[in-house]
Amino acid sequence: MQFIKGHGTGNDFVILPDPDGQLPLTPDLVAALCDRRRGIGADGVLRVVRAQRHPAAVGMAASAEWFMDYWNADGSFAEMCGNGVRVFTRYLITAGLAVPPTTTDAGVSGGPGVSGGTDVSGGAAVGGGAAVGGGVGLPIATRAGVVHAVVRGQDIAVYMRMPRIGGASDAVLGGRSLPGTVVDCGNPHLVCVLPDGVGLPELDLTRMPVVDSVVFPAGVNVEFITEGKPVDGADLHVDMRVYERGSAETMSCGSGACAVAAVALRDAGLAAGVVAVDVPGGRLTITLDAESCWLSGPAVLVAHGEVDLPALSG
Ligand SMILES: N[C@@H](CCC[C@H](N)C(=O)O)C(=O)O
Repeated sequence: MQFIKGHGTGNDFVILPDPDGQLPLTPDLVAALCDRRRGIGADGVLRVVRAQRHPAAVGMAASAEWFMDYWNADGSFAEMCGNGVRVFTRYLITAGLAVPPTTTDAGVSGGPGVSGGTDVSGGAAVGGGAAVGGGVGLPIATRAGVVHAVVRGQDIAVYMRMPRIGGASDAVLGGRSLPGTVVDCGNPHLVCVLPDGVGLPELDLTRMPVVDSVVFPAGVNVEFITEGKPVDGADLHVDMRVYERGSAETMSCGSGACAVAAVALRDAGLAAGVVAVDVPGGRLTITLDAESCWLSGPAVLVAHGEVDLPALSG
């Protein structure tokens, strides 16, 4: 079985090209592939399959040729993976399977967030204000709907679903209760701003924080962040660590960074802005206004090869 390995700010994926949807992918096989000692090692698997050929995506086939069939490292599905979409797009480009527009193409130039600037006037041209993107950019089907990707220099930017801020809920970590905000990005998030005196490096994320299972019946990704501060080149800067549902602590989470940006802007009293989110694996830039959410950052392919399936399961 052919595979490619890639990452976006250290959030790493095994990519499995399967255009016709013929791979017998199972939770056990995904977990074995993602095993960092006995397998290839990754936070998740991205199966590359034509939307037409996958039951979960056939309804989106008129809008998107390709479906990102995302699985967490433990073999569970997730609705959305922002870094996954960016790495998936990098693969499609490299394999010659798609040609997404660059930010210098008509209609995308100066698009919100992609430039990292504050010009959001391209919003209508790029996204049209729809919840999940509106037509310019390479459409990618996900379990949370169709999103759109564009190339910006070395980076890939995705027009994501709008983060929806919900109520309050706590995460308990090492016996300490940390207040957080529920955010829906297609997948569930809980964003906790650390109180004064608690530093990100001291958090023990070797275990899942305890969360309210009534609020999160299907589990949740928990982001811990510093308070947003103004910074050169963006309206706000935050540092973030994340414990992901199905993958444990990862170096980065794109949908999590969008959730974080929404909370940081709200807490700063800003209706819109550019938020630089530093994760252990690098920097993601999120540009958010009332109608659009762009996630931008590097996406890199680092290896390719053949998986020996009998050895993997042996
Ligand atoms: N790292 C991803 C999110 C992957 C899915 C998540 N673990 C979940 O179960 O919702 C990202 O970049 O968004």
